[in-house]
Amino acid sequence: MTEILTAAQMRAIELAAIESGEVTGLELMERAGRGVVDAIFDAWPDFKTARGPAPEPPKYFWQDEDAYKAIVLCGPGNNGGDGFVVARLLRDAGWVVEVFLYGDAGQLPPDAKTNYQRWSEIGAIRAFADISEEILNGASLTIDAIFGTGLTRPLPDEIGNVLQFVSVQANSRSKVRPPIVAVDVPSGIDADSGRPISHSVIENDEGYYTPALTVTFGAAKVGHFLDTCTSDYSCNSVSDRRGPSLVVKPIGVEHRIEVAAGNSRIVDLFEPDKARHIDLLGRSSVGLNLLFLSKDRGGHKFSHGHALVLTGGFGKTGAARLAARGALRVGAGLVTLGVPPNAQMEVASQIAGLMMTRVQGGEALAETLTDARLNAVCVGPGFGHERARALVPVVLSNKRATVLDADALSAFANAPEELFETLHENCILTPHKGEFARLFPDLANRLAEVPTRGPAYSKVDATREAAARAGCVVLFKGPDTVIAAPDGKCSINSAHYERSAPWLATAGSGDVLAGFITGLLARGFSAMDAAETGAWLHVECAIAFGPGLIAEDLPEILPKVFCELGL
Ligand SMILES: NC(=O)C1=CN([C@@H]2O[C@H](COP(=O)(O)OP(=O)(O)OC[C@H]3O[C@@H](n4cnc5c(N)ncnc54)[C@H](O)[C@@H]3O)[C@@H](O)[C@H]2O)[C@@H](O)CC1
Ligand SMILES: [K+]
Repeated sequence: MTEILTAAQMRAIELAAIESGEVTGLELMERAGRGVVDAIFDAWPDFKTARGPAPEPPKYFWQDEDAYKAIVLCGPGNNGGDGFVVARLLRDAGWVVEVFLYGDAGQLPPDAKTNYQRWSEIGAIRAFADISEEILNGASLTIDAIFGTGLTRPLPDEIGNVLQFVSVQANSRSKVRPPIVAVDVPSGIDADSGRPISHSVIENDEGYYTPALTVTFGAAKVGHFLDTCTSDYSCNSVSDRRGPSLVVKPIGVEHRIEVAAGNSRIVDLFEPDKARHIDLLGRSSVGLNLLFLSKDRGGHKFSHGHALVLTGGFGKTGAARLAARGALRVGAGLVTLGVPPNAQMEVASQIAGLMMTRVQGGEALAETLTDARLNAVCVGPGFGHERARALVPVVLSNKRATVLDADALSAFANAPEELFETLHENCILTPHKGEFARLFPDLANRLAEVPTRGPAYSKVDATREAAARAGCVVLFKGPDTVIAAPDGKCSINSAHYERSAPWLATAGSGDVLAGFITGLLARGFSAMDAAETGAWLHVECAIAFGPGLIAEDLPEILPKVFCELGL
């Protein structure tokens, strides 16, 4: 896992580094600008050869130019300061650079002003109003250094119009224009929530603009993995297949983020009284409880747990069967489907490796659960509201580790408190957006409000509040899945950038996720570990399978993922 930061945490780290005397703000800005230029050259190696032949493709390069041209848009704060550094370094590398400044140069903060002056000695600075189609023509890149972590208010129209102009061009499928590189954060997006502040003139029919490349410093920010910031729409991405890229460049303050292994997290440095840190379940599996995924050589099937997956009635058992298959593949020793009599034939004819028991009503379920070896339960996929209202209380009163998904959540839309009262610490709720809104309508409404100030209310905030209210782990699904425990522990399972997995948006994929988590609970994982590991494996399976994925493929590709993890 990687720790990701809020804007306030990043500011505190930079301030601490500057105040300690180990680095100046000006030096940090130089490193940031250098990081952006390095990242550009890594992403587009052809750009390193300043006056070389035109690269093939990209199409946005005009063949008759003999130098690359960058448009650098600078804002009124230190993000703009980074922009002046980028402009100077690109010019040093032989580029033609056109710089535009929003606002009054006299009001720039000191380090940004120094870099403004350095640029003024070698190049012109023009106003945003001067940006035109003509100027964009022939440019290889647009650098967005307007706002970074300091955005607090809605964008002024003047900036919105410019961003719309350059981004619509960059994202247009008909006109292929210079891709945009965002410095730290795409301007207009709040770094904590990933959401645009206020109405945004940059939003067009195809959504907010997506930079081909975002280069951030020290550590990624929470908002990079949430909401609009993760929109996949981009035409001129670094790699068309993978979509937009996010690169984190070190600026020499990283030792303050992870001073040493263990308890030296940023939270302990700056917010010691709160368990507030946020982990990213990213490309690396480090920090996940994967060691325990290996099976004990001396173990037998009962030593790996026994999961009970409850099914709906006739014609509705597919979802639970998918979940059961997931639980079995993830390594539960035994998986039993709890089936009402009218669905027995349907289930019996379609399962292999799974067991089946008859579970009609609450009494039968209570009787089934007298078997203490059944140590994890999955309830909800394809279950039906009526059956859920009758059986969920029985499941919960038996205090087994339990995953509540789909109908087990929606069935309580009219009385969520009734559900919350019976939940316990070994439960996991796995709502998607609609189910979340049914159980936590006030939080969903807050999340739906258009933010007018930064930091905006985020999916992380909503999931944490939901977990505290429910008294158990909540896994709020989406491409930006957020997992939170009642004590505030929180992680984001990112399916973005190099972990982009669009094929995961397929019917039944959530059922398999519920099954993975149930299987891990059966194997003895804690609720938070099971949710994090299950969600992470789910995305890994989608990536391993690739295009054409359907839900049935997810459990079947899991052995390959395990093999690659060295289990
Ligand atoms: N603090 C540091 O030492 C470093 C900061 N760096 C850069 O500095 C950025 C943060 O700098 P700042 O804190 O100056 O923040 P920004 O540069 O993001 O913007 C802050 C400025 O914009 C104004 N502002 C905010 N929202 C506005 C709006 N909607 N309309 C008009 N004006 C608005 C603020 O009043 C302030 O003047 C980072 O994102 C990063 O790019 C890097 O240079 C690394 C070092
Ligand atoms: K920016």
